[in-house]
Amino acid sequence: MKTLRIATRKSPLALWQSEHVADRLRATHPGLAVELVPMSTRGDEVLDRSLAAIGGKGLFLKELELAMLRGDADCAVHSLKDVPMELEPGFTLPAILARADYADAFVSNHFADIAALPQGARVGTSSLRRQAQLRALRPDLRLADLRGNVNTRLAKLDAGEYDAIVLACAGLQRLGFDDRIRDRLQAPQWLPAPAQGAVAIECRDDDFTTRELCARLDDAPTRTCAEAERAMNRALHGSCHVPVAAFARLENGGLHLSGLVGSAADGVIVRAEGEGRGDLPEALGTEVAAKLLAQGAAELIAGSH
Ligand SMILES: NCc1[nH]cc(CCC(=O)O)c1CC(=O)O
Repeated sequence: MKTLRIATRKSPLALWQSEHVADRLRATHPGLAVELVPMSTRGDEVLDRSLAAIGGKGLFLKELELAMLRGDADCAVHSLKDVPMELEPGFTLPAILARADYADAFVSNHFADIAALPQGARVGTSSLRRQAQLRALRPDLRLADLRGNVNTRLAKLDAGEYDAIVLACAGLQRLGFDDRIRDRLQAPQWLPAPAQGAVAIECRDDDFTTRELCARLDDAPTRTCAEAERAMNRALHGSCHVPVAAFARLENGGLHLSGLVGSAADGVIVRAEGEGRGDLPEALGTEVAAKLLAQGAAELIAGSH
């Protein structure tokens, strides 16, 4: 292979992640040329309607997958939490990179944490998962939609549109905004999106050259945890625009998974946990999903659409 071409979205975070993968590939395979192919996706262009209304988060992948099918790119780099639970047939994830900070961040110019927010404070987030957890802690808050890339969201906070916003720590850290993190919202009390903080490479199933080159960047513990979290999410519904949160960790060879499903409308939350074998992450994900379903998770998810 002369040059490995990485299809990427054009947001600052997507470009950072793709540059990071390119650097890692160059370091791992001396002599390999790697270049980015930045592309617009429908998910980036349509900002006036909700993601769910225009077909869900898979929209961010579609154009990149078409580029790989046309032969204009060899692979694509994604935040794994934005990758649908069922990959498009014909595609695979040859590498899931070591997870960065998994936690959500509380970001505010005036308040130190959620508890410090005044009665009725305005908090920006379009994530149903974040809204449900905020409602559960503070039913008095006024939750407001907040879309756009990380830089846009920070600009809206600074313009005074919100008292606080919630973002992923990983995205803030990658873009050099560590100092904006006022509080890390940590497990097991506050749970992230399944696979939050992990970057994945996608390529065609039948492209063995690319699969082999990328597989060297795979981090087995991160893949195990992400598989448990994603299996839980898959067993619950299949989409990613629902109030579902999950966090897995490996401890002494065992795998631990915490999950929750909530309602953004009224802050009702059900939680479940499980312990399983590190070599059977999907079984653990399915088991924790079954515990959530037994507590009414399906009704909460159905009520969120
Ligand atoms: N939904 C957008 C998105 N996808 C991945 C990240 C952050 C990086 C990561 O979680 O890996 C973000 C921004 C955010 O949620 O604040």
